[in-house]
Amino acid sequence: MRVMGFMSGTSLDGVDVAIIETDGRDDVVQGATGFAAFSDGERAILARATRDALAWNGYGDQPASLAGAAGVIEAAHVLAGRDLLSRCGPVDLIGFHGQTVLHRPERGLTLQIGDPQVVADGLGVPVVAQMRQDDLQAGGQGAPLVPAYHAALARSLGCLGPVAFLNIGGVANLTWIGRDGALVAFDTGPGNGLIDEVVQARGVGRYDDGGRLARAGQVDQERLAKLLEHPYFRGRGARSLDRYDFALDWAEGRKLEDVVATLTAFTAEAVGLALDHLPDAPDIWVLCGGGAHNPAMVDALRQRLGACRLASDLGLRGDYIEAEAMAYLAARSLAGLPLTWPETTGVRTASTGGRLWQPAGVAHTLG
Ligand SMILES: Nc1ncnc2c1ncn2[C@@H]1O[C@H](COP(=O)(O)OP(=O)(O)OP(=O)(O)O)[C@@H](O)[C@H]1O
Ligand SMILES: CC(=O)N[C@H]1[C@@H]2OC[C@@H](O2)[C@@H](O)[C@@H]1O[C@H](C)C(=O)O
Repeated sequence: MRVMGFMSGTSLDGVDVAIIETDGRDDVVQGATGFAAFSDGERAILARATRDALAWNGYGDQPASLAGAAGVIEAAHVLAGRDLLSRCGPVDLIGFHGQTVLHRPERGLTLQIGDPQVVADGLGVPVVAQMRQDDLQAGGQGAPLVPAYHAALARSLGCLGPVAFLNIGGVANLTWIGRDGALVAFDTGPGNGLIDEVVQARGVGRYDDGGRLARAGQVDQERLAKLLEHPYFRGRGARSLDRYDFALDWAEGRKLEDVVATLTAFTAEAVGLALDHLPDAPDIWVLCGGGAHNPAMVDALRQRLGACRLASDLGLRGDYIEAEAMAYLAARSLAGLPLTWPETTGVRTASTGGRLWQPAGVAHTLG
């Protein structure tokens, strides 16, 4: 079936959308992609909702700002989806992630805002969403979800040795795929989120464009060692992060370039620590997500990990893998196939997931 997948990540840049043809198993053919950037006003509404959600922390009534932010997410998805549908023709199904505003897996809580019914109605297509919930309820972390798709990509690339996909978004997450198809996955630590935060706080842009700040700074080794003492890195097995789990108060008053250089090294070193949790060192690392556009980050990863290839060098669309994954997972959800496994999220047994929302006024039904 032709499936459209949406992802709006924690960096609040906008909505990625991708179409794939898939059976939710080994057949995956990549189709068209699109992107709808959030305006500054929309980003401010989403940032406010994220701050409020963090302060709320799941106790008591949800903050009022979440409703307005959900409206922004729904409208941006319908816009991005309509544009792609008008360019590329109809699809059978949509996989919709929504915007994560809070992730507290240890309390069985993860919150993605955006009403799937509004997206289904706005695009006239059935929508699969809420793909983290069943996993959480069965003792999993509810994240990461993309390993099933990374594994399908590894098969399609014909990878022989162990291969690791590293997605460098706000948070970084890895999927290790062994020779026999075995999976290991978890969030490794920060991705670009802390770098974005400090660059934005100093009013010099939205991110370290081209890694220029990191390249102009010195890594503070003492601070780096302290950062790596965070208890998250002592954990083993499946684990996941909220984008705001690492504090940045130490950066105040320090030279921006040095802070960014140190944070870039922090992301790379945290991935390096992940090596201790893998059955074998990967023959190759495939870098995807926004961090793959940051040459200082890529260099730091190469130095720490060895052979790294950019997803784009392997014919993959590194910026759309998460959106493609949401499409792939929607197809799997509809087919009743597992989305997550004990090795990827810590769920007790392989878990199906996702719910189906039918568009109002559409006669045919799926599922
Ligand atoms: N040219 C560039 N130079 C440096 N960094 C870049 C560049 N392009 C993108 N990035 C980084 O990538 C980030 C966006 O990455 P991405 O879209 O993968 O994150 P996300 O999907 O929002 O996050 P997550 O996967 O954690 O939800 C930007 O905020 C920025 O930090
Ligand atoms: C709760 C949540 O939205 N987590 C994101 C975030 O961004 C990267 C990493 O942290 C990953 O765990 C996850 O996203 C992708 C889509 C995932 O679940 O695989």
